[in-house]
Amino acid sequence: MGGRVNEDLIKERRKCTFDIKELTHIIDCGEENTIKRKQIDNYILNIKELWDDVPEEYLSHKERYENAIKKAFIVLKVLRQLHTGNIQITDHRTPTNVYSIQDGIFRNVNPLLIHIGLFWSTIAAQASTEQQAEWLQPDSSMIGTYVQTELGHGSFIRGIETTATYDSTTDEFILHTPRLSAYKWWPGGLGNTANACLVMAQLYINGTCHGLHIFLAQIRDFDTHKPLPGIKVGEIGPKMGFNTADNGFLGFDNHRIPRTNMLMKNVQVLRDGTYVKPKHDKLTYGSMLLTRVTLISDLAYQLSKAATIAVRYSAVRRQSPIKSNEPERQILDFVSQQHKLFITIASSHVYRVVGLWMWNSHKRVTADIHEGNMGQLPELHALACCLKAISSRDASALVEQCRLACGGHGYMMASNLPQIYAYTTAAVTYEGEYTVLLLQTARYLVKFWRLAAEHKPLPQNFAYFEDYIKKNFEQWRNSPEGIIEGFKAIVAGKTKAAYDTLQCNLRNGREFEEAWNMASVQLTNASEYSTISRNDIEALQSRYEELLALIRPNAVGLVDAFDIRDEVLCSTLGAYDGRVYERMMEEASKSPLNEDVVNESFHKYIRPVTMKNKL
Ligand SMILES: CCCCCCCC/C=C\CCCCCCCCCCCC(=O)SCCNC(=O)CCNC(=O)[C@H](O)C(C)(C)COP(=O)(O)OP(=O)(O)OC[C@H]1O[C@@H](n2cnc3c(N)ncnc32)[C@H](O)[C@@H]1OP(=O)(O)O
Ligand SMILES: Cc1cc2nc3c(=O)[nH]c(=O)nc-3n(C[C@H](O)[C@H](O)[C@H](O)COP(=O)(O)OP(=O)(O)OC[C@H]3O[C@@H](n4cnc5c(N)ncnc54)[C@H](O)[C@@H]3O)c2cc1C
Repeated sequence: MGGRVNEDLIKERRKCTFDIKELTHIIDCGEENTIKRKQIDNYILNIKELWDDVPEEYLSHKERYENAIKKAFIVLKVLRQLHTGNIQITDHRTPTNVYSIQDGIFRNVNPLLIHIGLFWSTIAAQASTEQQAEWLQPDSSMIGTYVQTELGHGSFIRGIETTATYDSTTDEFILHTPRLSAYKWWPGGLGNTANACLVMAQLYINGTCHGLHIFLAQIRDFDTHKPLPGIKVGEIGPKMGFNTADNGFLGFDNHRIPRTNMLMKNVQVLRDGTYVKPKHDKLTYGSMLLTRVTLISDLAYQLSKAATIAVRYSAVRRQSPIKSNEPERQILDFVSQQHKLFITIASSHVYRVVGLWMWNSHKRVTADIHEGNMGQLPELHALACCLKAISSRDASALVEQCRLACGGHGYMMASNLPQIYAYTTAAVTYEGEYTVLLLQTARYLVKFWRLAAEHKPLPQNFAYFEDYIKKNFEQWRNSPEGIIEGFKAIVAGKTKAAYDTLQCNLRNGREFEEAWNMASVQLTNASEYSTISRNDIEALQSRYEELLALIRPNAVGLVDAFDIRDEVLCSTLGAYDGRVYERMMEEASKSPLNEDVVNESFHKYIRPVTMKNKL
């Protein structure tokens, strides 16, 4: 859409006091990466077949999927060309930026998300060298998914009921779904798209259960795409979001696969049925760990999208004067509005930085694991659980705050804020539900508190537990170091309270698991344990208001620095040119309800009632 940039946005951009490009380069981890990202954006977003004539929302459930799958295979082709170097625009090593622009292409979810994000990466991490050589061919016919959750079990994965029983006479595993609750339920791309899957099942050899293992199973014929004999597969129906992801169900009726289809990098079943144990029994859960780490950065990106939309809109939108004799003000001038939005910008940066740090930590710990050193795995798992839980919860709350900050127009699908919310809130549940993951972190903290309480040696990372016990915490200081000290005091105090409750429940004769359950609210909720005083809080509050005023002139610059293209933002409210009302009118004109001047339902239903006595 052509036309002039909104005057208020022009003024906002003139006011900006920092170099926007410099911040963009910081966000991209260097100017070189910015250049590469833009090259890929340009290449992919210029593929005409990826763009819709009719907005996605007006399509039926079936049409949405078919439209998404058409685009998914165009994008997959490009990814493969990038991978093999046939498109010479970059030496790009991760699909992250291709991944992020897909939000614009699909306005929803790529049905191949799990194929690319989890199927490939799990094979790469958990299959033996020979298996990888066979399965990770660039021209492979397999379209896969990650099949773990069942109708009856999601969080408690040890309760998974699907079995894989070794038959040494034929050198095969028999995959079986013993009852309805054991049906796989949820995997993305399973409903219609996938012809293969990685399935999590209980391994049985000679009547002994060895726990959960991952198996590669073909489920549809590569040529006809019909389900193989012994496979019952389908799609689970409409959801709050993720409606192009064809999440599916799957049941096995004694479906046989070769023994060599168990992922065998860390654990093996030999021809004679000998079971060779892994070095750590949670290595099978590695894909969940990796996805939790990846999600932190993805959620930071979703926050940057919501902030861009809401801040630009707030600079364009004028509503109410502040003094009654003045013209109406940009809503961005209201301090309460700044509070709603600037926190979203800040949170995006926080989770981006933490996400990157976690990504590098994951790389380091994985390299150690390859060398046989598992020492850092528990800490990484505890951190990934906590950060995935809070980043998803914060992101969905803040995206919703941005939507509300756009008033009624934020409720329009054309603002794209409802879709961003539906996407982020799903992350609170999938890949480890919020409370369940926080309890994993609590379990880790309580272990170290017990050492502290028993005056046993603590690792350096937990020295502050001892400081807390010895009351060595300094008075609150209003500085970054002081804030970190404050957080340490909160963690120590909260862990102590939960631990004390746990001990009290145990003294009262409860068994550990029951005592744990009774303490679980304390284990997940933060309490105010700190040396902060009432005066400190007042000082912090006024400093916060000063900071909002300092950020105000740079608000539009800050979101421009996220450098998200209009085609990716997909928002009438957040486009770079700020032509909000023109875009809203243009989008409304696409509604099928505007196709006829008089809708036929008038003649069928309305007129017979309203004109009844007048005909
Ligand atoms: C255009 C381009 C297209 C696409 C490009 C794509 C590129 C990708 C880029 C970005 C992708 C990002 C976005 C991805 C979006 C993903 C979309 C949706 C995906 C959804 C997929 C799923 O949901 S899969 C299913 C996930 N399910 C879960 O997470 C289940 C949660 N439950 C658990 O994990 C576990 O049961 C539990 C952790 C809660 C408990 O396990 P369990 O009961 O077995 O253990 P215990 O509590 O007894 O603990 C025992 C012991 O083990 C430790 N432990 C547990 N888990 C782990 C682990 N993972 N690693 C290490 N250690 C672990 C635990 O702490 C205990 O330790 P102790 O020492 O004994 O205390
Ligand atoms: C959009 C989407 C995509 C998904 N994609 C996939 C996929 O590709 N592959 C796949 O395998 N799965 C997938 N899933 C499934 C997902 O991983 C599970 O939904 C998730 O792990 C939560 O499990 P659940 O649904 O069984 O919830 P439940 O475990 O039944 O949780 C329900 C409630 O019980 C509480 N609860 C459960 N256990 C405890 C406990 N021990 N202590 C305290 N409270 C507890 C929870 O906090 C929650 O409040 C997807 C889900 C969604 C929503």
